[in-house]
Amino acid sequence: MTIKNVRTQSPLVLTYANFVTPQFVANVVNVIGASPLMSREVSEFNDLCQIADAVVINIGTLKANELSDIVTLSKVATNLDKPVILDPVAVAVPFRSKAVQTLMQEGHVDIIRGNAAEIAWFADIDFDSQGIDATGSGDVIAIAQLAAEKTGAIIALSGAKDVISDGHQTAVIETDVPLLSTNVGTGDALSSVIGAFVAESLTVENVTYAMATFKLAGLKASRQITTPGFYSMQLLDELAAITSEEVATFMTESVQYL
Ligand SMILES: Nc1ncnc2c1ncn2[C@@H]1O[C@H](COP(=O)(O)OP(=O)(O)OP(=O)(O)O)[C@@H](O)[C@H]1O
Ligand SMILES: Cc1ncsc1CCO
Ligand SMILES: [Mg+2]
Repeated sequence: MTIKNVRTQSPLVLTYANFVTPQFVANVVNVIGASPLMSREVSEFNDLCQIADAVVINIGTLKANELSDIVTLSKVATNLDKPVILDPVAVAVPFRSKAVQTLMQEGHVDIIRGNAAEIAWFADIDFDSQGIDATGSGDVIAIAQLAAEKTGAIIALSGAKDVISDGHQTAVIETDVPLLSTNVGTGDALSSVIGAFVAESLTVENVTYAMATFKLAGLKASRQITTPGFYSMQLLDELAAITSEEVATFMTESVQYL
C-alpha cells in the first residue's frame, strides 16, 4: 500500500504500547494519515480487533501479569485475520526472552520489527546491545534471513541498514541518518507505521515500503534540523508532507532486492 492509499483508506492501527513513547507513536500514525488507538484492556480486545486493520504489540514495559493479555490479543487479531506486528524491545533480557517465547508459542506473530540486536536474538546469534539500543556489529542480512527462517515471521530489522526478509525474499535499504537512531521511540513508531502499510496485505513489499517511507522522512528531517529535540518534531512534519512520488524515487535509488 502506498502513502497515498494510507491517506485515503486511513487504516486503524491498534497498539499495545509501552508507557514511554505512546504519544509519539500516536502522532506518527496520525500524521501519515492512519488512525492510532492504544489499549491495554483485555476485555475490549475483541471489540477493538474487529475495527482495527492491524495490531502492534510492544513489550517495552510489559509486566508479568500482562503476558497472558498480549497472548490473547495476538490470538484475537489472528482469528479475525488482522496482521500482528511484534516490537520485541530489549528481548535478550531474560524476562523479555521468556515472555516473547510464550507469545510465539501460545499466540501468533506475523511481523517482527526490531533493531539488529533484537533480531539477532531470534536468530540465536550474539549481538551487543545496551538496553533498548543495538551497539554491536554483524552481518545484518544473514541475521534477518535466519530470524525469518526460525520464526516464520517477516523480519523488519532496522538500523543504518534496514533489512526486510521472509527468508526467501530480502530487501535492503542503506541510508545513514544517525539522528533517527538516537531519538527514543522512532523504532516503536516505525512498528506501528508498518502496521498501517500492511493493513491491506501482508507482504515483504509493503513492509519495505513502510520502512523506506520512514527512512526518507528521517533523511529529509535531518537536512532541516541537526539537534535531537526539534528533530522529532521535524520528522512528524516530513511524514505528514511526504508524497508517493518522492517515496517511489527514493525506493528506486535506495532499495535493493537481493
Ligand atoms: N544509523 C542509522 N542510520 C540511519 N537510520 C537509522 C540508523 N539507526 C536507526 N535508523 C532508523 O531509525 C529508525 C528506528 O530504528 P532503531 O533501530 O533505532 O529502532 P529501535 O532501536 O527499536 O528504537 P527505539 O527503541 O528507540 O524505538 C528506523 O527507521 C531505522 O531505519
Ligand atoms: C526507554 C524504553 N524503556 C522501555 S520501552 C522504551 C522506549 C523504547 O522502546
Ligand atoms: Mg526499539
